[in-house]
Amino acid sequence: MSKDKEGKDIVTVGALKFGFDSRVAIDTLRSLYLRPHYVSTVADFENETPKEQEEFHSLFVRGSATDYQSKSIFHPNDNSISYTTLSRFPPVKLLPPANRKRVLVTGGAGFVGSHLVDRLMLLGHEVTVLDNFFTGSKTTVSHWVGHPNFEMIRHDVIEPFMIECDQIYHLACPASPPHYQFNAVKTIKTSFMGTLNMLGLAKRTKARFLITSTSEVYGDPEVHPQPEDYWGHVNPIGPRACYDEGKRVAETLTYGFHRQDGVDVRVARIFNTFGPRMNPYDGRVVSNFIIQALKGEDITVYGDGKQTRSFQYVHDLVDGLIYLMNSDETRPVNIGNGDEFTIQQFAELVRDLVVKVQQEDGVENPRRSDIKYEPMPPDDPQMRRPDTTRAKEVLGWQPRWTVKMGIEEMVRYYKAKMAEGSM
Ligand SMILES: O=c1ccn([C@@H]2O[C@H](COP(=O)(O)OP(=O)(O)O[C@H]3OC[C@@H](O)[C@H](O)[C@H]3O)[C@@H](O)[C@H]2O)c(=O)[nH]1
Repeated sequence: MSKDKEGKDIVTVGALKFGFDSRVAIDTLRSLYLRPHYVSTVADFENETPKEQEEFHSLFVRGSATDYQSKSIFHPNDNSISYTTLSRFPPVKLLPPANRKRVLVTGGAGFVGSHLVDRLMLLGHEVTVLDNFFTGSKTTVSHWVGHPNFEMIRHDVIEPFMIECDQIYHLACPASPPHYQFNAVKTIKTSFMGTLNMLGLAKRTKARFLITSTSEVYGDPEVHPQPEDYWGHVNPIGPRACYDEGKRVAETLTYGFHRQDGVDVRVARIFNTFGPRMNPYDGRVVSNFIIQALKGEDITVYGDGKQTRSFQYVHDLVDGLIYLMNSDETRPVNIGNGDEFTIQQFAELVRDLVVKVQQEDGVENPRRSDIKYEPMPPDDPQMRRPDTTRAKEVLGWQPRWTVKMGIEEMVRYYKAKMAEGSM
């Protein structure tokens, strides 16, 4: 059982706010991301009769913990997987048509997008995911494929897209510094043209439009913590500019459509976020450190480790995005957790928590990683912490998850991925 920052048990996430009920049991969500994607079996499985195979499969689809588990089977002898569809979908809320929204989630197969999709699906809405799968992956939402309320479309938002919908969550854009710098021109095209296309869609359909902007619009900040009315300190020609300036121009476009065309807009500025389904090769600090510690490799701290970041768990972020979408607030709103660490402290914390989880899971003498120092990437912000006064006042939102609780859950997620051989 997880405890929130006040020591109360976390049983559900979400809330009934602004006429929109976003409450979901945390155990239901966990069953979607902590389940293995496939199940390994004995090497001579092929020699069993179809009936024996069916009985074996059925072991994995009964019982509360594995209710919605895939029946796909891993064949270690020839390193292949036989995929099947889910035998049952998790129950979704039955909403009256007037309350059921048609929601478009761009980037819905990404790390944050997939958690938002889980929530909206369980809440009973009709969800369409648009993703080009550059950093997202079909496996993050594959448990919904075939559900009548769900649609997944491979599409790049830099091309126009037409659909009828009531709400658009526009998340599509690589978010990890190594990924967004991999093809800087494509990143800025995604931010500019992708947002232009989705705003055009919102204008035509009169859908409410929420863009996920970023704390990176504040650049290397000279104000600490960062409130929404701080204009930022961004190097417009540096290696991070494709993302920072891309998101800044995306915000400018959003308010342009709002003022000129009356598009109903919401702007979330997301601070560093972590959680299960973060791609293990994402390259951001939380996934890097956990995987290095789990493998017993050295933990790579860039620079002297004195730079700071503040980390929020993904369920808090999804709460914030849903509250913002359904509120009346059209100004930008910071969504982040104020728990600030130096990267050196964070490396030590992750190392300790990985050792703790390993010991709890019966691993004797797990290796304690060393810390090694690597060069600081150019323009890396020296400090970052959100001022979340506005989110508290206008959304009644505050982070509930402690960093420690979130890291432990993420360690268990990566451990499960490693055990099933998919990482
Ligand atoms: O292995 C690593 C990775 C990262 N780091 C450091 O850890 C800090 C955090 O780095 P990350 O790559 O996780 O993320 P950053 O804070 O630089 O950027 C993030 O900001 C907010 C979001 O919008 C984006 O997800 C991302 O751009 C940086 O100071 C980085 O230099 C390490 O010390 N070691």
